[in-house]
Amino acid sequence: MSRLRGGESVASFEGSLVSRSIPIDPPSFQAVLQAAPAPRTVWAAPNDASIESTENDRDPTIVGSGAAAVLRADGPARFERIRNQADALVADSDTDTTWAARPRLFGGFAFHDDHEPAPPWTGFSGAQFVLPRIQITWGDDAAWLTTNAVGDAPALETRIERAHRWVSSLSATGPTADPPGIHHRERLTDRSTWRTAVTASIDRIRAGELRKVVLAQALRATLDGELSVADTLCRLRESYPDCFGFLVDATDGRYFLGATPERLVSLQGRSVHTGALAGTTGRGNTPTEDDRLARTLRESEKNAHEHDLVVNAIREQLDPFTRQITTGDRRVRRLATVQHLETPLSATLARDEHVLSLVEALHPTPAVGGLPPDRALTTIRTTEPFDRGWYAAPVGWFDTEGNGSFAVALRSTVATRDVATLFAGVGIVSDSDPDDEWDEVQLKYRPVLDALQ
Ligand SMILES: C=C(O[C@H]1C=CC=C(C(=O)O)[C@@H]1O)C(=O)O
Repeated sequence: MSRLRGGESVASFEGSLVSRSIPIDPPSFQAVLQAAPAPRTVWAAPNDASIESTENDRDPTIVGSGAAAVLRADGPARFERIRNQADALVADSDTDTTWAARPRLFGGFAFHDDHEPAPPWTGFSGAQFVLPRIQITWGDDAAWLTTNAVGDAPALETRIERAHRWVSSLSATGPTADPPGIHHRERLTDRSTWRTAVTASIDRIRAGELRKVVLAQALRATLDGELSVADTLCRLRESYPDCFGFLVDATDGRYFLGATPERLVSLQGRSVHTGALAGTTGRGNTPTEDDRLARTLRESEKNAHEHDLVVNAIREQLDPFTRQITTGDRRVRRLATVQHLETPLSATLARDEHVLSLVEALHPTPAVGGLPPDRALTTIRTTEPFDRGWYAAPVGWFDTEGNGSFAVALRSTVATRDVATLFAGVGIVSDSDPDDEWDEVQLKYRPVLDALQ
């Protein structure tokens, strides 16, 4: 239940955040997710040693259940408004938690400043963050149970005992239903409209009006059976263990979930990790073919250009905040269905900042928007025949001190129990080919489609 009163930018809470935590035997992720009362939130950290992190900032996997507070905001100032509400909530907070189990707010933002919560995005504000009543956190080899409340410390002691009994009673593995199956697919962008749109963007890039734009498609899948959010996320996590799994519950039977390979930014103290992910090829049927495709990707001038624009833009966007930025080596990131060019970047902040300031500065990177940003965003708005909603926008968490971790919500779907709408996009540069880009979009639908059928 939200304790938020008044307008969205005038946050006022009946008390401050209180939080208690205890170590627990690690329960089954799937069993917790299956049984947790709504609204549920999930942040499943990549299980990938190649993702840079320091000892302390290894991102944990967390399932949240219920809402001790909900923050919402709309419009271009939504980042700042969430920040103001969160500051009011955490002022004078009382927590006894360890670092890993600390209370976090989970949520994200709409892609466009002027987002309207119309179908399929009904219930999704311009920004929404939830402080869960119960948080289960899985670290490398330990787990914690955290209970959060606003201003009600005594009740927490009883609640944590009750929650502990509940978690301990869950069976080791949750039930796994078959995927729901898909009985009808409807493209919201047809092939000839796509060709026309991509060709028009290429013409504008060649005329010097744009440098890059990322255009997306949407696909509406009507499901055969009922969607199980828990099973779908578990399947995604199994196939994409080195991606960020996420779930946002709009609380009216609509969910936004996915497994994205793209980190937007993580901040711990003054240490920043981010990265550029742009430039794509498929997977081969054999290791030799895989390597050949990876080599062609690495050597492609078109992909190098598409990628470099992202690296340079991230460096520029971070520059005002940082003392020093390090650009790592470009590499090929191999996922189950595609291979991407990836460059890790790390930085040290010049002064203390809230992660939301970095999120606001970086969103949208040219991996999902384009350059120059304003023209690219207008092109996206006027070209795409659907609302991106939260697709390609920041999702993640922040804590009471302004640390946090955010990903770019790709390879995702907004779903009800019987319809899933999928989104996928591609970077268009001067020598893009509309048909190749069409094929690349289809590859990027695969993670969610495979988890649904
Ligand atoms: C916009 C998407 O991917 C971005 C991230 C990686 C590679 C991309 C590309 O090669 O076009 C895109 O920039 C998407 O998956 O919907």
